[in-house]
Amino acid sequence: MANSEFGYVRNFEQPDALPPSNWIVVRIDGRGFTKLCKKYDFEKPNDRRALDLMNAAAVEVVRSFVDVVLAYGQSDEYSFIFHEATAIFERRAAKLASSIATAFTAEYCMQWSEFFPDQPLARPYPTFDGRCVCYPKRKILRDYLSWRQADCHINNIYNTTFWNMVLKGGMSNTEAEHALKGTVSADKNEILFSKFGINYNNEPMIYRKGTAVYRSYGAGPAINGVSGQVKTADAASKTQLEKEKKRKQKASIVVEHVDLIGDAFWDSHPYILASKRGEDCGE
Ligand SMILES: Nc1nc2c(ncn2[C@@H]2O[C@H](COP(=O)(O)OP(=O)(O)OP(=O)(O)O)[C@@H](O)[C@H]2O)c(=O)[nH]1
Ligand SMILES: [Mg+2]
Ligand SMILES: [Mg+2]
Repeated sequence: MANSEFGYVRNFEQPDALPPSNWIVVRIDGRGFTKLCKKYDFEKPNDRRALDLMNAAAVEVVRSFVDVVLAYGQSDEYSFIFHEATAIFERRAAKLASSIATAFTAEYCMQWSEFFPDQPLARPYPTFDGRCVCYPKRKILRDYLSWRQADCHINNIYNTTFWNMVLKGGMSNTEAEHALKGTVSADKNEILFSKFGINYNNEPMIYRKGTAVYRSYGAGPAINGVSGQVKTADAASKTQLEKEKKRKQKASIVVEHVDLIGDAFWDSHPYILASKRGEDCGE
């Protein structure tokens, strides 16, 4: 086929391999979910069923892509973090983004009826776009996750206050929007507490912090690694990589609503961002 007179058209394809030694984040986001949330009457400001469905879909994506070290989700988005040394799909950006977005979309649609038994899915079906971003340092990757989690907090405190003002306070959408203009988090905390008796810090963690999904290895050694062929001087042997892949497939997958901005989570899970076998795990 490659030798036919038509083979030259291949030269029009652009290479899109992402640079080595970078953490790769694939972020997927629901398309037109503002409309979709209205269509299926999602609860405001947070619909627990919708978030649980997002998390269930993310668990299956993490399960099938063993080089994902952590996934973080909130609202209609999820970020899947691939280990900096991953060799999956030769690190091709389009293949990575489209594979994750379609795997997520398939899971979301196939599991829909478990979470919304009374509302059959109808066209246009939910879909998710995907993009890849590379982060060359752990610190920047951590800042990326902090950025998404801070976004979750800012949107959630706004939405919680807004919908309390509208649904319990009897304000119109425009009135609530106007009243919240220029307010900071402390003001919204105060409004929630004084007008609606809500202590924001007691709101469920899933709404305030979003969701992290990662592998847990129980009491065994917590080491990270990658499943593909890694072309570095100290690359593990093929058998070791196969073993590593099997170990990851056996690991349990944790779904947690936890702070990712401070150091506590990372200090207690050093293997998640460990750079190679054995690092940070006392081996
Ligand atoms: N009511 C309700 N709305 C939600 C919930 N989760 C997400 N949303 C809405 O989903 C939308 C997500 O925002 P975006 O991703 O920026 O917007 P979008 O409409 O999906 O548009 P594109 O992503 O650009 O296609 C927002 O309008 C949120 O209010 C929920 O639990 N309940
Ligand atoms: Mg969206
Ligand atoms: Mg979004």
